[in-house]
Amino acid sequence: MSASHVLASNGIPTTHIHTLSSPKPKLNGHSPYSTPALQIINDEKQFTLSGLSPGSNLNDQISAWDLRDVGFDYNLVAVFGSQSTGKSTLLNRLFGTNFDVMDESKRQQTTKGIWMCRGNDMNVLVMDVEGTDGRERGEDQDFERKSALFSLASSEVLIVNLWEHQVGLYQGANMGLLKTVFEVNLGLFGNKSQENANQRTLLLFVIRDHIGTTPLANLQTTLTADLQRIWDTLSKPVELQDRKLTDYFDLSFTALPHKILASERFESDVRALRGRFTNKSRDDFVFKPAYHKRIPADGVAFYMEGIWEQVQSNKDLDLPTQQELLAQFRCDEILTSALADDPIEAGKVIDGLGEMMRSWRSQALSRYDSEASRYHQGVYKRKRADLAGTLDSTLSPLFLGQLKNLHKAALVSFKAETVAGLKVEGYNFADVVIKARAGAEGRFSDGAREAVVAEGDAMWQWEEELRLLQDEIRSVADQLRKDETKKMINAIERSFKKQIAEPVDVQLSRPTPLIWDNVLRTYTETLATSEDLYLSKARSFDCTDDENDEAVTTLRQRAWAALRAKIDEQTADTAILTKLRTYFEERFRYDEHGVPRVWKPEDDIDGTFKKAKDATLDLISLYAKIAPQDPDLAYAPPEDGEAESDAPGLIVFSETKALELGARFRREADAYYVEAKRSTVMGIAQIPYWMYGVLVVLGWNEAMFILFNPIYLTLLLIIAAGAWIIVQLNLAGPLMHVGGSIALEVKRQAETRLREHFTEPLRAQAQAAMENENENDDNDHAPAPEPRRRILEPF
Ligand SMILES: Nc1nc2c(ncn2[C@@H]2O[C@H](COP(=O)(O)OP(=O)(O)OP(=O)(O)O)[C@@H](O)[C@H]2O)c(=O)[nH]1
Repeated sequence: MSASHVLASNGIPTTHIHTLSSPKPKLNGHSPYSTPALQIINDEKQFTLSGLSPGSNLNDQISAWDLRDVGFDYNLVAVFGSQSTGKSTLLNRLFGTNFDVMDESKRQQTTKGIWMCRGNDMNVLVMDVEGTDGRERGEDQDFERKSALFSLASSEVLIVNLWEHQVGLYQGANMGLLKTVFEVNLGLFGNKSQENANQRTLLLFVIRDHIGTTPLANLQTTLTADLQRIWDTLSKPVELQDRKLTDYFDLSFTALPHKILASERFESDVRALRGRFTNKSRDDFVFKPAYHKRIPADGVAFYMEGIWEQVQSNKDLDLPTQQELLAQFRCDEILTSALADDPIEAGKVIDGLGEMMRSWRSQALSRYDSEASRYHQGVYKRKRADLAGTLDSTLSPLFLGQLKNLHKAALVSFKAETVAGLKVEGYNFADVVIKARAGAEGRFSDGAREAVVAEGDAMWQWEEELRLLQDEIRSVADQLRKDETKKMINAIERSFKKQIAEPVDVQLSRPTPLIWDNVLRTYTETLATSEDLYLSKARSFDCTDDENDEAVTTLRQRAWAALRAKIDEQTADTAILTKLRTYFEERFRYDEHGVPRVWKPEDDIDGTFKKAKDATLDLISLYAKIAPQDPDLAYAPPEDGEAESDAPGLIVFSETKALELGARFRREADAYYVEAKRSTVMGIAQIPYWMYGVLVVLGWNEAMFILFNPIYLTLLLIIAAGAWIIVQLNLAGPLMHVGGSIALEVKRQAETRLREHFTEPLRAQAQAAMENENENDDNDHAPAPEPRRRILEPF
């Protein structure tokens, strides 16, 4: 194939060399060269729809290709790839087209602009696109971006042609270009209408000169990952943020061996690939209905011209974005590496984060400036603002994270400082809190101010966070104050208990009519001191009046509860019975001088007993209710709030309890009574003197009998003589002593026997009488005279 672009004097290529040799294209021919190629976009970036000679514009050419009336029954395929990668060669083989192929010996760019040809014997419009990184165009990448975008937007299948060794290279594999193209494509044509919702484009990657050492699957993985990464980093329009690569593109991969080194396999593989374009019944047939643009064939020319206009007028493509991409790419890299170890997530405050972020930002921007400022000023500025926005939105989460961590740290340090301050002897709560608060808020503000990247921007505000912190500090301080107040009240309560314990004990065990006056006086005085103590301490706590009122009320309630506990302890059953017994004993068993009484029969046991018992029973009602005699001391227990005389808080024990105590006491008192009575019986139990007279009278006969009986008389005389001798020998003393002892012992034994015999029935009887009396609750305890009679009876 020879060089084919013959330029007219106006610089527009007039026709293809083959059309020169065959002016009227052969419409349905089967020869590979039967359909001439048309340059639809020349290298001056003009679309060849109008203003060209008849037969040389796309509209006419479509008619000439016999496609005008096919409606939707046609397909559009384009190729994309670096220059001289065998694109034209591939297309010619796949579609039987006759695009120019580079002359091997010259090695120069052949395809300029965009050419279109009808596939041989198939309703396929094939576009051969000028290779990217066009050497001939030098640094101007404008055309390659536009042509790539144009092919992507207009064709159903885009063949991405690349050498195997280009796979994995960012620039080499045109990834940067693809990114720009994707981005602009999304911006221009991405918003699909309802009916086009499922429409996609197939990207068919053809990997050329595939040696086979790296399996196609691996190459495919690499390419897919690259594309995915490109897609993820696209700056998408807001409404398309969540669109995925697969919403727009299907990916397909194939590889071809070296054309010259493995020419046979190359040819057969290409033939096989061709089958995917021609054989509709194949599963991998590439022209799926979803890819079709739904433009009738007769409108294709206008449609494509429209697309080209949109592409041409698009400002985003004007900028040589490679530099910008590089800048952004670098920014991303810098950011990613800076954020790699996720410093903010760790919940730690990063020292100097603001400084770091400011330098990342200015580095990224200045890199961009240095590389992109040479270009179109408007675009340069717009893109710069975009970049700044991207940088800010990347840095902003770091800033917010830093704020959160500063907040947390400040709160922790506030708590720690306050708690430590409260452990110092003689602390002043308000001072401790104020100092800790100032420290914490100061540290937060300093840290936050440091982290600000751009002063004055709403994105870098931290005052709101400070307010949140202040609120939290306030509530923590409140809680601490409440805890401290509670502790203080507990301490005061403890000391109150200690202070009242002894005086109240003493007062309660000395029953006088003024007992409650004394107890309440002790109570109110101690309570007043405690309240003063609280209020003087609370001053440093900055408590509100309400809180103080509440605390004092609590204190009063606890104090009253403490007093009641003390009173209850002292008036518990055994305690109160002991008190009653003592009181009774003092009156019954001791006289008014405190000397123990020894009852004599003539003593008024009954009267004394009654008096002492009544006085003691009166005590029960005295103890039953806290009722001072002095009305000034009348106390209203805090729970009730009203000074009601019958307030339950003042009742020590109930009426039923009082009755029960009375009964139990009476039983004890009766036992004392019985004991007293018994002691008089012991006094009576001496033998009266007249008994001796009775003895003489009754024993007279027996005495006479002894005197007049010689034996008894002799015995008597012997005893008398013996006695006389004893007296003479002065042995009377010892003998008398021995005899006295014996007599005494005998007497004692006899007495014991007698007492046992006579007093047992008496005791049983007294017991019975006593029980009987308790049942009747008879206060007039009249002792029966019977025991005395019975004691006398045996005598
Ligand atoms: N190694 C190798 N060379 C090829 C292959 N296909 C074509 N060539 C040669 O590569 C050169 C360029 O072929 P073209 O088909 O003109 O390449 P192109 O990509 O269309 O070139 P431009 O249109 O100028 O961008 C020609 O000499 C072809 O013979 C291939 O698969 N492998």
